Amino acid sequence: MPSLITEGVRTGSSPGPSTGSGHLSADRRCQQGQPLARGSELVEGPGTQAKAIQHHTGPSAPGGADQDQHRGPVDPQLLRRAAAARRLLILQTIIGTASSLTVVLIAWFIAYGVGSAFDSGRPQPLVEVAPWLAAAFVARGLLSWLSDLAAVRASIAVKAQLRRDVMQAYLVPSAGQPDHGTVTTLISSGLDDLDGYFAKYLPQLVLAVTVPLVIGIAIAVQDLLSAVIIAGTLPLIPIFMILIGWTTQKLTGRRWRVQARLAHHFADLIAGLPTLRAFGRAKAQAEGLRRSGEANRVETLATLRIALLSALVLELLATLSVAIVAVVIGLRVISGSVDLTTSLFVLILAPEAYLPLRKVGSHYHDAANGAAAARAALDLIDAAPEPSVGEDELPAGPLTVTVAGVGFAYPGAAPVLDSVDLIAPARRLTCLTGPSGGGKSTLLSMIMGWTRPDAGRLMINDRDLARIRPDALRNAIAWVGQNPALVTGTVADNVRMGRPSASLVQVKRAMAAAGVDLDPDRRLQPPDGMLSAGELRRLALARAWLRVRYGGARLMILDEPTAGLDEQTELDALATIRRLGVTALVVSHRPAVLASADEVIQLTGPGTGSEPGQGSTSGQGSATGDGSGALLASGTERRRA
Ligand SMILES: Nc1ncnc2c1ncn2[C@@H]1O[C@H](COP(=O)(O)OP(=O)(O)OP(=O)(O)O)[C@@H](O)[C@H]1O
Repeated sequence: MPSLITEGVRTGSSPGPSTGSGHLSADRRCQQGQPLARGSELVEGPGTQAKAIQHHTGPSAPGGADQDQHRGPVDPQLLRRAAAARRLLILQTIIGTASSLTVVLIAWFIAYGVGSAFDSGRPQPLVEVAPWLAAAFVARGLLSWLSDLAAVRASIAVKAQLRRDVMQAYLVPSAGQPDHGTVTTLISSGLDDLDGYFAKYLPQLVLAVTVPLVIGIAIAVQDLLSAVIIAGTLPLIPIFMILIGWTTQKLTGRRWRVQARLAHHFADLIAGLPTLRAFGRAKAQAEGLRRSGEANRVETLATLRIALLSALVLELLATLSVAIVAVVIGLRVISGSVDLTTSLFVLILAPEAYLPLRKVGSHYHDAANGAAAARAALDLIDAAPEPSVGEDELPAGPLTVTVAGVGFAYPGAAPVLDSVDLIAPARRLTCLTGPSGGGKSTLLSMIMGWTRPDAGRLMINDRDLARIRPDALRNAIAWVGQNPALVTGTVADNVRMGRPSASLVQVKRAMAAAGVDLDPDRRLQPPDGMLSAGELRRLALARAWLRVRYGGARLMILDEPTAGLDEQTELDALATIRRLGVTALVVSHRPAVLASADEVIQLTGPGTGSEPGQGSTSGQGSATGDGSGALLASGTERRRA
């Protein structure tokens, strides 16, 4: 018998069997910080990122599956955070109830029309009910369309809100931030998985509650015995779904691990191919790869077998239940204890009572992927610290940066900075040097307000950095990072990132000042636009120059800005920075930078204290008080150039 209740909604997303991130590429998995396999070993990514991503791995991922399972069919935190999700649930309940009523009406009109036609031997009753039947079908269609519309709108609204919240959380400076790749994947394709959750699973979940209830009552009113049979057999479907779910979960978890191992094995192999070839070991890897592939095939087939069998079992169960109702009512029609109209009514409605529950099962994976994506987003949002409450303006005029007794450790790691004191005097070029991993970039990130110190404080002139408005601080800083990033666009577009409103003339001046010898109209593609490392750095310097010269930035922060430049270009770059006449804090190991800096501060790292070096005027815990403002104490060593 054709089903009167359709899925309630249809979406563009593929209805195919989805098993969470088991299908993610190795690359995407690596980007997301998911467990990485080195050879046959699985290693977890660090901190929040690993936690967030484990959820995003979907039901088949170990760990994530358990946690999603404990959350039940609807994540309460998602409902709390997203008003659109709450509204959708209420709306779907109303639509679901109305839908069920239309199904009851349709069944009644058919049963009444056919039953009466048989009883009277005339087609007249059929003609009488036809317009009502048509109206019920139209109403059913309209409700289905409304359900689609509400689900799609809710999905769009929730995705937009989560994306906004994730971005806001990501922009709050914190130590354990996930990498760009994770956030990019999550807010782009990751959250799109919510379409399946809102457009398929949630409406069906509501229907699974409302339809059996309404239909059960309708049948009970007409024929109590059939209602009792349905009420007795209906719970078998969720019970079997849960039993099958447990088996499937174990299997898919195992398959996910095997698949992850294969993906990472393959990715590692590709990455290490040049080395393997150099040592003549490339061919020897084929056997390992074949074994991983074979294990993956066996596990995939085992999972598929269970998936197909489970669908078969559920279908069989529903069919047998309907058959019991049909046989019982058939016998009672023959014995004359039930009339034709009632029996038809029950027979039309009975399959409809089982259908939504079976469909919830088939949409489970859509829900699991969406719920996992939402969970990853919510974890990321929750992990972010409270945004800075700084409301002070930045002091006017030249800026002096003071770092006083700053200590910092990344979560779960040894301290990177310990009681660091330093001053970068106004309008001077201060060079911060020291061993790799000594915490120089971390310190720069603190001065830019991206990372908060665990101890001590940072000052800009006489103002505590934590109290300065984040956007005021950002506007005052021109930053050249260690690995300048490009955006898709022309060279001019990329330079203009320093000051989006800059004119072409200003952009060209910046390029000339920074020695960027490129056509401003040349198109560049990330990640490197086929530019050399030196060209990239000069382009980043041009951005910073534009920001200082025309954008009003007063503090230049540069992380290895001259690495990869030849001697003359390096001297030119330094001269360019100096000519701008603003406070500049440069991290560098390059002799030319050390030589041309007004102040050189050696960051010696925690626990090592400061070692007197050539030209050093300070030691641990000492302050020079030389009038220039440059100073250092423990963890730093300084010389005046
Ligand atoms: N996000 C992070 N999470 C955990 N540890 C980190 C993070 N960023 C840096 N570290 C660790 O902190 C230490 C200091 O790193 P940082 O980049 O500040 O050093 P650096 O002096 O700038 O090094 P280099 O001169 O090589 O650039 C390193 O041991 C690094 O591994």
